[in-house]
Amino acid sequence: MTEGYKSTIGNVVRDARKHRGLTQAQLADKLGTSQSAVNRIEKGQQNLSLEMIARIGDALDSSIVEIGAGPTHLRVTGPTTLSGAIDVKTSKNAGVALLCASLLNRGRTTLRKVARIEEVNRLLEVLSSMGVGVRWLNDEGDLEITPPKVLALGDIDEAAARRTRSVIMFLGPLLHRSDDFELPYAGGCQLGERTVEPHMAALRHFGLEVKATEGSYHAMSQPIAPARPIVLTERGDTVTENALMAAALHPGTTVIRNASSNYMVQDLCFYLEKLGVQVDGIGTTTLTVTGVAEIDVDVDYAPSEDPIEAMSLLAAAIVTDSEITIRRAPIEFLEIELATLEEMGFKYDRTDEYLAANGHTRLVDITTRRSVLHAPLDKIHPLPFPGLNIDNLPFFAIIAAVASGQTLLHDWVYENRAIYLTELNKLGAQVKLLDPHRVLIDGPTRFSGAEVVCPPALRPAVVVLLAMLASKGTSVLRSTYVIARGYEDLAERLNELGADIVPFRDI
Ligand SMILES: CC(=O)N[C@H]1[C@@H](OP(=O)(O)OP(=O)(O)OC[C@H]2O[C@@H](n3ccc(=O)[nH]c3=O)[C@H](O)[C@@H]2O)O[C@H](CO)[C@@H](O)[C@@H]1O
Ligand SMILES: C=C(OP(=O)(O)O)C(=O)O
Repeated sequence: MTEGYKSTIGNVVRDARKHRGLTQAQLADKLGTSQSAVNRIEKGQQNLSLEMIARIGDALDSSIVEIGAGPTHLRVTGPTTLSGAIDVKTSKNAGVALLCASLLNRGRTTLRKVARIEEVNRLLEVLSSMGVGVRWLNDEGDLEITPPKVLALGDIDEAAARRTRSVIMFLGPLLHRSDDFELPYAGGCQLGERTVEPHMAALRHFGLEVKATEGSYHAMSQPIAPARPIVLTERGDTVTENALMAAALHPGTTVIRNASSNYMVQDLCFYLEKLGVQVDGIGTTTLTVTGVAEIDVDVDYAPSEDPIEAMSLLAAAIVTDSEITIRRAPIEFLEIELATLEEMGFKYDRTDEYLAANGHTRLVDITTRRSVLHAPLDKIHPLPFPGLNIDNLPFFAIIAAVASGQTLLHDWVYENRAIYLTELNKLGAQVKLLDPHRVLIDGPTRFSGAEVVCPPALRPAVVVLLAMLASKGTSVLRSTYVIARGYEDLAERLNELGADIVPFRDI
């Protein structure tokens, strides 16, 4: 964003604020930021994401700031070489799980450095509509959540709820707080049919029955003690989280088998421990939870860094053949990815391990080295943790595209995701869809700029954006909400590493 552009927006914001008779502090309150941040914005000294501009537009309810309307696009000029260092932010998936889990607690939950992403914003809208107090404490992303005595379950913001699949994780906590409630159908990325049956099967053990009615889930709850260990039929992340949350308020011991041990589940377990719930087996596939009937504590928790964002940054470095330092990478959840990359010829340095603010997750700083990559000998496929992360698979598409030889990616998980990887062909890649789950990628590729509409799925959309960084000439990526759903200010942060990405809207 150029200086001139920033001060023009700053002036528009100041005039609109004054027109509304608001002080800087009052506007800051509406935006969930600090007065000093508003002051910087008005002086043109603050880098602004388009999402923030949109929020300002909403907060000022002003036709003067119309920049908030319509989808966001990105204009990318390449090829780019990146340099410098970047911090990995905390994860979307722990963030959303913890927001849902805060409903277990009648006391105040403070979450540290929560990623300011659209998925979190949607959940905050839903929580607010239910009467939950939510407040950003500062520019660091510290977030305070205070549930009311009685949740206004009838007032749920349906529009916000329908834009995220994560509301499904309200079922676990809510089954203890209401005997009859409706939840709007869960939405999110278009990755093909994603079953919710495992959630229903797990929660039935606690006395929850859910009927799918017109456009919503009708939940009826008569809490009971699970009679035997709960065996999950899929090692899913959110289903494990739902079972954990249901178990947290059950005053007895629940055993969950075939549980996911993935990063967001571990963050949730550490938070539950702070609530006074005993969880044995964290990091394994058998969790033994001893819950309590009532939780009312003021608690502070700092979720760990996002392994998927770290992988995205690794892919950005590899595809642009750049040396960057990725600080605070949760190595614990990237080991298979890095081992696979090493087999492909990737070179990097890493620091000694240190602990994340949650006191548990192992982090390192990774410095990427320019490397000559070749296709791996075997196909690349994801598995539940400790396998190659399901959300990290798409990044191997662009990595394979710059490697010499043929790489087979097998995305057995999602029905509709592999097909989006063929969008890379618009930029000059050779990605052949063998069937709905397998793509064969020929490299190396000389990417060249093109106009692409974001595929309606988070990771494939980011993959296209990263390929644009390596593409010669100008590219346009249209409708990027899907990226903002899971990444905070990704374009701005890549620009700080030397990328040339300009957000724009069709005003
Ligand atoms: C908010 C959140 O945390 N979202 C993550 C979570 O979603 P979530 O837990 O909602 O994932 P789903 O339950 O939809 O599982 C994803 C897909 O994998 C299939 N499946 C999953 C596990 C398994 O052992 N067998 C199996 O077949 C499911 O049927 C589904 O088609 O987990 C997904 C898979 O890691 C990730 O992509 C999402 O980023
Ligand atoms: C599929 C993903 O997430 P969600 O469960 O939020 O759709 C993802 O993070 O890649």
